[in-house]
Amino acid sequence: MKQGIIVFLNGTSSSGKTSISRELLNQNEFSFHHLSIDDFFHELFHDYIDFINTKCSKSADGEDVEVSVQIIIDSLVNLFYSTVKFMSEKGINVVVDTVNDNDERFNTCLGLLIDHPVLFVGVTCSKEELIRREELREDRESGLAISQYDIVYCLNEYDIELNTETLRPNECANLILNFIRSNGEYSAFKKLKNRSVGVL
Ligand SMILES: Nc1ncnc2c1ncn2[C@@H]1O[C@H](COP(=O)(O)OP(=O)(O)OP(=O)(O)O)[C@@H](O)[C@H]1O
Repeated sequence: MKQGIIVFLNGTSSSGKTSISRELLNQNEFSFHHLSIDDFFHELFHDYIDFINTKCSKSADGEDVEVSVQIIIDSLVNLFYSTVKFMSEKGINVVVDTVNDNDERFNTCLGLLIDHPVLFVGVTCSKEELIRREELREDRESGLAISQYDIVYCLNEYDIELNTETLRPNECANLILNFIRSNGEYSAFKKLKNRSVGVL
């Protein structure tokens, strides 16, 4: 079976990933399934942001709670990317909407998806615009995007880079669709696999 295309949107919070995903889902030429890490965690934990942000504390029996939480998150992130892989293997095209802010977890993702057609898309935006968007939104903690910025954008090898400050979501989606139609090579992910990284 032909593997489904994985459109992997890499950008901080508020960079415009969900808006682009929506446009990709709303066109009729290619069908896509949207896999968002936010939705994935939301279905498991009602207050998952609090859960993810659990700071170091001790449980009643003296266990380090933060360490336990990180172990669970690592496993869930692994499950998330395994789901992406499974769908691609079933021939389903997937839009992946997640924030890569941890090198070890991204390496897990690379390991799982390296033999799949991953179109790696940089969804970029200036810090000033991210701060402006965050102020307008009421559903994101102020400073979140900036706290992720340097880590997320150290992955600077893309098949396509889209600046959402100058391009509207539908224009970004059209550029992605043009790339898919052109049958160009998806090479960024393979190059990232060969980079030398330190664990963040
Ligand atoms: N290309 C764009 N031009 C102008 N505004 C945009 C653009 N893309 C997104 N926005 C605005 O930025 C805000 C965040 O967009 P969006 O939810 O798509 O970001 P996100 O990267 O998915 O964020 P998160 O990871 O926090 O869910 C929204 O208010 C949206 O309207």
